[in-house]
Amino acid sequence: MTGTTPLPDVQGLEDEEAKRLLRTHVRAIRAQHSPKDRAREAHMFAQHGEEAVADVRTVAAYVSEPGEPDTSQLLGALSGRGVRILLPVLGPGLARAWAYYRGEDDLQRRAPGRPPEPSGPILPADAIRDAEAIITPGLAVDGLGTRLGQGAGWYDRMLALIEPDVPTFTMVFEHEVLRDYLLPRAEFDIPIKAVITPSEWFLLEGSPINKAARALAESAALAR
Ligand SMILES: Nc1nc2c(c(=O)[nH]1)N(C=O)[C@@H](CNc1ccc(C(=O)N[C@@H](CCC(=O)O)C(=O)O)cc1)CN2
Ligand SMILES: Nc1ncnc2c1ncn2[C@@H]1O[C@H](COP(=O)(O)OP(=O)(O)OP(=O)(O)O)[C@@H](O)[C@H]1O
Repeated sequence: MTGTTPLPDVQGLEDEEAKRLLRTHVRAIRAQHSPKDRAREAHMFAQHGEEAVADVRTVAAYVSEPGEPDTSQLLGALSGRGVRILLPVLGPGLARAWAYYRGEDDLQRRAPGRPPEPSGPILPADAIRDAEAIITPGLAVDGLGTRLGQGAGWYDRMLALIEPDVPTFTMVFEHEVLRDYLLPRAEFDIPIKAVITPSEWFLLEGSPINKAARALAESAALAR
């Protein structure tokens, strides 16, 4: 990432192997994050997340795991404003479903290794079409909107169900916005449109980071 710890060199590796190395790298950095910083940043994520989704009535978001950008404050703030929040529910075999947020106390871990989930009625995968904005978890995102997720392919399948004009966000820490580095992108990887960090939210289209990434993609194509 930018700053102190350079990204691993994934040149010449297969996409899957490159993503695996990158995930290990980001998770190791996240593991060093102090609980105090996390709590402070949860408030900053909430502030920028609220600004980002503006006046939507229904949003899809996620329940953060330790290490991930903390959504607890954002969920509370949005629901306090009356926004309906769809949260992932995993069925058997990682089946993709949703349920509405009913407050923090209602969230429960249904199985080890799976993020906490709401208890309410389970809605099918295509309930995501009710969301006017979608906030995805990510480990990193590049200037073209390519997102590195936890590796389940859960969100790629979900994002394939929505209309192209729905705003999609990824929440990452500052140094996980890759400014001079393009993530491997497979055919099924659907780019996201905007980024939320503790310090800001921004649309990628037309941003300096998007311009830099396009130039990088162009020179990589020419070099081929
Ligand atoms: N906070 C959060 N919620 C999210 C995601 C995410 O990345 N972050 N997802 C993004 O995709 C989906 C859940 N993805 C998952 C993918 C695989 C497993 C899984 O295989 N769990 C194993 C145990 C793994 C372990 O112990 O390390 C299991 O259930 O047996 C769980 C969740 C939806 N919800
Ligand atoms: N639309 C899709 N249809 C079928 N398989 C898919 C689709 N999207 C992803 N996959 C499968 O899921 C696997 C993981 O995908 P990927 O590495 O992009 O996950 P990710 O985006 O990091 O994870 P997540 O979306 O869960 O956060 C891929 O190897 C691929 O086999």
